[in-house]
Amino acid sequence: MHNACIGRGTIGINSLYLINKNLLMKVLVIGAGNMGLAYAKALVKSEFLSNHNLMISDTSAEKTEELKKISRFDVFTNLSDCLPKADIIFIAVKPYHTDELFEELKPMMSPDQIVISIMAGVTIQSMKDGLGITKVVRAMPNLPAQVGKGLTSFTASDEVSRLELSTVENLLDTTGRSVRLDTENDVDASTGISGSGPAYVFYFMHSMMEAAKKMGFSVHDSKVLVGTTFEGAVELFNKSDLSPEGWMKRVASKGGTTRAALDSMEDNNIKQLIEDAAYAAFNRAVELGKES
Ligand SMILES: NC(=O)C1=CN([C@@H]2O[C@H](COP(=O)(O)OP(=O)(O)OC[C@H]3O[C@@H](n4cnc5c(N)ncnc54)[C@H](O)[C@@H]3O)[C@@H](O)[C@H]2O)C=CC1
Ligand SMILES: O=C(O)[C@@H]1CCC=N1
Repeated sequence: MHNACIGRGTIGINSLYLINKNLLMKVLVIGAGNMGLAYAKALVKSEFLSNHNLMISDTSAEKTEELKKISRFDVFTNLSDCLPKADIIFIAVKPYHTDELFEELKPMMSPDQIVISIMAGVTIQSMKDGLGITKVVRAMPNLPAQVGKGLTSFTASDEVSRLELSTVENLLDTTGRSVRLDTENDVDASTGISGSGPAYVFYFMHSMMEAAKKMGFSVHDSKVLVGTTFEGAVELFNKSDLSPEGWMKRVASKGGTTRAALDSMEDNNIKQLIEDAAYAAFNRAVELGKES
């Protein structure tokens, strides 16, 4: 059983103290890729950081030059120019870049700094050892963070105080919702559901678009048919307490077209195959942790 505490991305009265405090702190995002940039953009848009309290760093000169032209935050190529100024550091590079990154960071880290890693599988202990610090948050976001509809699960080392955790939660909630979990194993499990999950949805969408094209629809029309169907179904699901099975029953008439499709899925064991896929991602996250 996974215990979770879900943040809704709203600001309560008790958060006012945190907002004022947050305005004074500096955040550094390392890695300006899909996820790092999603966080950086959400953070500058939020009321939690004032201008120029958000720094971003990437080893790709091409990326940093591009970012300098468009961004409202401070862009760096050298970590030595920004790391010492940061209170909170998001690490958003690929897990296989950790060794070289940690080697560079370790001599510059200070014990007060809080690291939030969004890297799949990289354990809290390996970050404590690799960076020589104790305040570590291990988070697993997902790609809809780019449009403010992300889900970030997270857990933290014991050395992160309750107040610091609230600050972290507020920062994570700028990209959508967050779920605080008890253990790193829970974070690995959530990787198999929400972290990697958007790709499973895209897989399903792709398959439906391929079927639509085979039936003679143009690419444009296939996209509209599939995209609108997903959007509508998700809205129905989110706006009621009805289970997915309940909704399936509302679509399927006895002896009708939907029943034919659902029977075909059952005969082909699609449910089991999706469960296997989610477990494959979960197990891979655990495996990455052993490698880290
Ligand atoms: N893409 C996704 O849907 C999700 C990704 N993640 C995690 O987020 C992390 C980043 O993934 P993406 O954003 O998709 O990767 P990405 O490849 O788009 O971005 C990584 C960025 O890090 C930069 N980088 C590499 N080494 C660096 C260093 N030493 N210093 C500064 N920058 C450096 C690269 O130039 C690149 O711009 C991964 O660890 C992944 O496990 C987590 C949840 C979802
Ligand atoms: O595929 C990956 O490893 C990352 C983690 C979750 C989504 N993307």
